[in-house]
Amino acid sequence: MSPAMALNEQRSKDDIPESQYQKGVKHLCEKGPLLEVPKKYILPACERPTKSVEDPDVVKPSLKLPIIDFAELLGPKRPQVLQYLANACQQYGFFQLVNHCISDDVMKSMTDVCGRFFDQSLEERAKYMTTDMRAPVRCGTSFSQTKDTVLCWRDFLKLLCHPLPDFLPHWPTSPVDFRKVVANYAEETKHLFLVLTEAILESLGITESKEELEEFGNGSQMMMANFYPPCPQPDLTLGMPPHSDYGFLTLLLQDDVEGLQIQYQDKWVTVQPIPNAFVVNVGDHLEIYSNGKYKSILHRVLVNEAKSRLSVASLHSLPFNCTVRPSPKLVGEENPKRYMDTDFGSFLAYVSSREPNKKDFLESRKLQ
Ligand SMILES: O=C(O)CCC(=O)C(=O)O
Ligand SMILES: [Fe+2]
Repeated sequence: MSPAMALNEQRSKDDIPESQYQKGVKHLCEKGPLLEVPKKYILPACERPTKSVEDPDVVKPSLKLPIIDFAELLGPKRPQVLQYLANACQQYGFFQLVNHCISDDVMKSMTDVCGRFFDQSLEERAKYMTTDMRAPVRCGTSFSQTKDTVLCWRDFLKLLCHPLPDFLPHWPTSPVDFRKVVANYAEETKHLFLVLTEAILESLGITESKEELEEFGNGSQMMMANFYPPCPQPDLTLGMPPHSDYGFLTLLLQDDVEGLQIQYQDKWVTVQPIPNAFVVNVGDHLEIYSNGKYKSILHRVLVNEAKSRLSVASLHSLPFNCTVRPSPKLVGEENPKRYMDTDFGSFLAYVSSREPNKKDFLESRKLQ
């Protein structure tokens, strides 16, 4: 038996102490070659990503998401693009955004600096490890670190971003260019979110007043950098379990390694990365705000044997102290209110009482 196999045999018995798992999956992989996925990451058979071909849920190969051309949205073709945007949010809950105003350089610097953050030693990353969900900076692992019975093959860095000057002093100082690059990226994505939100409201037939749009401007922004190391048995585990995003809109930047899958017509389909495009998805707040017209869709992340993968989700919500409800402009006799009013407090109470897995929170807000 080779030394590596001997090591793995020993490690696969899962004598890995609990405290090691909490340091993250990257750390686990660096401690020695893992030829098998430790038991702690193995999903029950029915939740694993690959299923037999007889299974009706069998994965469709890949899906071409609707592509929204941002430049066209701002030009004379706006009415047609708004129609296309409405279809995308209704039928897929997801679209790819190309020709947006954020330069390739800014996008590249962002994935690059986040990659370098995860490349650092455990000691450096451990400075930000906490299980406090409200911390302005949090390095962690899995999905819901303290609650997951089966862990996910993912490490993350979560940063609160808005209002920026308040949070900046909490952000990592290493790599040295981290704060500068991420602050610039956060500002540019916030601006893009606002222009996109205006278009989304218009596509719903709502022309918001200046004050209402300002509310979105004052809303929260959170950045989630996800790192998925290569995995020796990717069929047994997931990078992220099926979930929908809490919030209004998510702007996702991913590297060129595929992994994101969305649920489409009851099947899991893979989203093909397009260089420098954003994958944009409807969050729970927008589903509620649109009174169910636009859909917050379940998505999950596969890992693979050969390559690590990096993604950065910029999650935009209304201000935390604000009540989210179906827009009164969309509710009437013909279209009764389908969701109860909800606030951030009720969301937090919900996630601390149950596993925030699947679309449960949104289901719990439905009125019928
Ligand atoms: O890594 C991805 O592609 C998706 C990440 C995601 O769903 C999230 O951060 O909420
Ligand atoms: Fe997500």
